[in-house]
Amino acid sequence: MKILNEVYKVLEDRRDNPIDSYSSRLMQDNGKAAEDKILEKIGEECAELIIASKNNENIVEEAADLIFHVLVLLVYKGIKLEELSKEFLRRRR
Ligand SMILES: N=c1c2ncn([C@@H]3O[C@H](COP(=O)(O)OP(=O)(O)OP(=O)(O)O)[C@@H](O)[C@H]3O)c2ncn1[C@@H]1O[C@H](COP(=O)(O)O)[C@@H](O)[C@H]1O
Repeated sequence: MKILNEVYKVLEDRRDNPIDSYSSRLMQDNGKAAEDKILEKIGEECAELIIASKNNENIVEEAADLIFHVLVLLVYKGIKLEELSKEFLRRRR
């Protein structure tokens, strides 16, 4: 999806040229280690998606929140989106 690439690029910029924004703050160590904050959010968003599915509401929104935070983790870890694409291609049957 083109939009995922676009958001990924914005996130790389937020990591490398921090501004006062949600994703920049998440990727910066401040009080709490950045990685811990990101992983905590992924845990929360997983739980929110599970609840959304069980209640059959807001599934798209919660899935987007989870995928967004996974993207933040990949950017933080310096893993390129192409690596994810390659992995999916490798698995394709
Ligand atoms: N796609 C998203 C996106 N999806 C979700 N979110 C944020 O992820 C957070 C989700 O957390 P929650 O649902 O728990 O809501 P919350 O209670 O507000 O969050 P917390 O108080 O727990 O941190 C919200 O603050 C959302 O705004 C996003 N924030 C940004 N983006 C994209 O990322 C780019 C960079 O964003 P910023 O640098 O943060 O502006 C933007 O251009 C957007 O395209």
